[in-house]
Amino acid sequence: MIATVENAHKRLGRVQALRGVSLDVREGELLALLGPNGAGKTTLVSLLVGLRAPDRGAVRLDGRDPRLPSARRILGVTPQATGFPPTLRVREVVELVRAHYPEPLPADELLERFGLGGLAARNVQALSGGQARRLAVALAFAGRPRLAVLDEPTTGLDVESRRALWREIERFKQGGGTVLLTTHYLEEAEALADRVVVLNRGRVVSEGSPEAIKRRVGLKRVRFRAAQTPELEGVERSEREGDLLTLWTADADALVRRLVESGAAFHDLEVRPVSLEEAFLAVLDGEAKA
Ligand SMILES: Nc1ncnc2c1ncn2[C@@H]1O[C@H](COP(=O)(O)OP(=O)(O)OP(=O)(O)O)[C@@H](O)[C@H]1O
Repeated sequence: MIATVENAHKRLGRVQALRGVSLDVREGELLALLGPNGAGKTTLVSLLVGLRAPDRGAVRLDGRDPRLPSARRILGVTPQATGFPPTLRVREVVELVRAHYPEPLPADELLERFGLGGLAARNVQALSGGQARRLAVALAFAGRPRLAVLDEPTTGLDVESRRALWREIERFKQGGGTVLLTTHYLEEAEALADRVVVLNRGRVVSEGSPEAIKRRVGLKRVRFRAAQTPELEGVERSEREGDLLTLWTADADALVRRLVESGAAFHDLEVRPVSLEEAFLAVLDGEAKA
């Protein structure tokens, strides 16, 4: 286990941000931390990277207290809010971070990998939002860390930059690296994660591989076109967009039989498992009703 959190509680001002969270990060995996705004993801990350200590519970990084600078040496971190020293150029920021590590990646290689090759001499204040984000993510990899902690790495990136970053993350993993990432893009977690932990209101509410979470939610998506919405039993949730009707159900076979028996006119029928995003919404929906 490269990092562990055991029954962590953390209060921030008047907010109980974490209420007994336990989590393991296994060597070599990509673990995605998901949850709605305010769920406690950033707070949990701040415990793991030693920025804060839990009020109760234990946090270990490579078996040690992450508040020790020597324990943090295995880490590469992308901050969520990007604040670079304003007078520096891109290459200087990279050099500044590289200087903290015994065997950093060559600066040019790092810049190339993260699509910053042409921007090395640019003042950091003159970067676009997406370029600054790419630089922040690149810095997490500068020291060849064992564990890269990426808090919302692709927020604000265009599709191409996001895919390029996914490739770099995969490459890091293939080289034996471990990744903990938070994201609001469920599609990103589905593409990259070996394991997902869903937080809600300071607690872990679901945990497993994306496949396992989808299976556990146990819903299928049935979609077809119809002018009228037929009354059908066994529908958990439905949505209509023009004549396109989407139904979520635990038993798609039974639902389709009922649809045919109802005599309703429909076409373009499609049945498929839910996406991770749909499963995530179903988990949170279940929580809200509990
Ligand atoms: N410095 C602080 N003082 C008081 N409350 C805070 C502080 N930082 C965070 N909180 C509160 O703690 C809770 C958890 O916040 P946190 O930033 O961990 O959530 P998150 O899951 O990362 O959210 P987001 O997806 O919006 O980034 C929220 O209710 C937030 O308002």
